[in-house]
Amino acid sequence: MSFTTKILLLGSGELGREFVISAKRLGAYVIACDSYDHAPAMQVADAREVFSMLDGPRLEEVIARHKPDHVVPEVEAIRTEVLAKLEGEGVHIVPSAKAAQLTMNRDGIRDLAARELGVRTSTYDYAESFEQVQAAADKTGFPCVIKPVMSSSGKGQSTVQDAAGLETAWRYAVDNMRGDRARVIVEQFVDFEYEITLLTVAHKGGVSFCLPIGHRQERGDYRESWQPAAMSDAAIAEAQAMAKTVVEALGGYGIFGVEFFVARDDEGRDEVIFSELSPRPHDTGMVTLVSQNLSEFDLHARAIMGLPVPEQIRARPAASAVILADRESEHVSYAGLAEAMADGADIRIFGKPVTRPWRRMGVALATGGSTDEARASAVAAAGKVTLHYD
Ligand SMILES: Nc1ncnc2c1ncn2[C@@H]1O[C@H](COP(=O)(O)OP(=O)(O)OP(=O)(O)O)[C@@H](O)[C@H]1O
Ligand SMILES: NCC(=O)N[C@@H]1O[C@H](COP(=O)([O-])[O-])[C@@H](O)[C@H]1O
Ligand SMILES: [Mg+2]
Repeated sequence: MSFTTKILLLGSGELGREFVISAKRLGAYVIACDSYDHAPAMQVADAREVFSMLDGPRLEEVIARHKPDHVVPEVEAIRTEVLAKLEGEGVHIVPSAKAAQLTMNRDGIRDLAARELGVRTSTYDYAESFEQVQAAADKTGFPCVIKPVMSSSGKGQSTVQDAAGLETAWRYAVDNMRGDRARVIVEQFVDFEYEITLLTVAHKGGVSFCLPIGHRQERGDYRESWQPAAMSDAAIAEAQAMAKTVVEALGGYGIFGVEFFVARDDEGRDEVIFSELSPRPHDTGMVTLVSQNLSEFDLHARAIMGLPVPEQIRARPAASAVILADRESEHVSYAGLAEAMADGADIRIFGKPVTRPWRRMGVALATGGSTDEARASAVAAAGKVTLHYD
């Protein structure tokens, strides 16, 4: 066998799949892991392993058996204590075991940013019982947002308008959390003007930034994203400085999706508020598949492999819009691809073997003369793809 490097990917969803394609273009051998078989990244990888990455001994055994040059986390359901131990024994964890550990749970990254690094965030507190939820909401006021500390893509998240809604939100968070720790974050609701993802690449030559990506979320999950997001130079500079501070504190090389809210203060000035970050490609960053000459997946692969990353990463106006399932099924097929592509948009179907209500099954990508044009085009294309369940 001949390859440039060996990568073990922990998580094999749509983001992992594009990463595998980028890494394989650079000659990597990739083993894709996830808790279910035929996951999107497994379909394009050299080898696969199906097991729960929350199972510490299993995770350790798989890493020991494959002896990868790089272990690349892709999801937020990994026993990260194992990664920390293995890093101590010389295994390269991307971007670093500290980053994987602190971002696996919301409390780790939030405390690092707000308490240790002094980065501006919304007011928040944690709770492990309904009584603690009430105490935390006294601190944040209403509306507030309640989320399990271990979850992603909006799972278990709800916005609470008044004290009467707290118990339902607490139960919903506990019932929909990942992992085994009943702990939630209660956050002040930020009445933002817009929100962005700032893709930040830490690499051998320093730190580079992509142009900000705007996005629209529903039920805590992304529906549309576009790049470049209209944002003042001052707000971009502030977001970049905050991103650099947090990313450097986490350490290691790779791409980070740093999420910010931009609100207006009482004097009408932009106020940039750090929300959270992923130490890996970000779902809203799928737009870079068509906006940038190097996508977020290419940049991640380059940074990990110690290859050059440009200082300036340009982008043409582009947008993405998601294609979601609406029910449970093990037999899904797709129609309307030709219609969706007729006006120049592109479609990615992830090939997930099973559907669930709201599960992301594909994405439409489009460019345009402006981001508004690209958004309209991506949304129209996504709407033409239909899922058939039988
Ligand atoms: N405090 C808040 N105030 C206002 N809106 C919020 C707040 N927290 C979250 N949201 C909204 O919910 C979305 C999802 O929240 P968040 O990013 O914390 O969840 P997530 O489950 O980690 O999502 P993902 O994994 O997709 O990034 C945000 O992008 C934002 O639109
Ligand atoms: N916001 C995080 C995110 O978008 N993660 C992406 O979704 C996959 C899980 O999808 P699934 O829940 O449909 O299996 C993950 O594997 C990753 O690619
Ligand atoms: Mg988020």
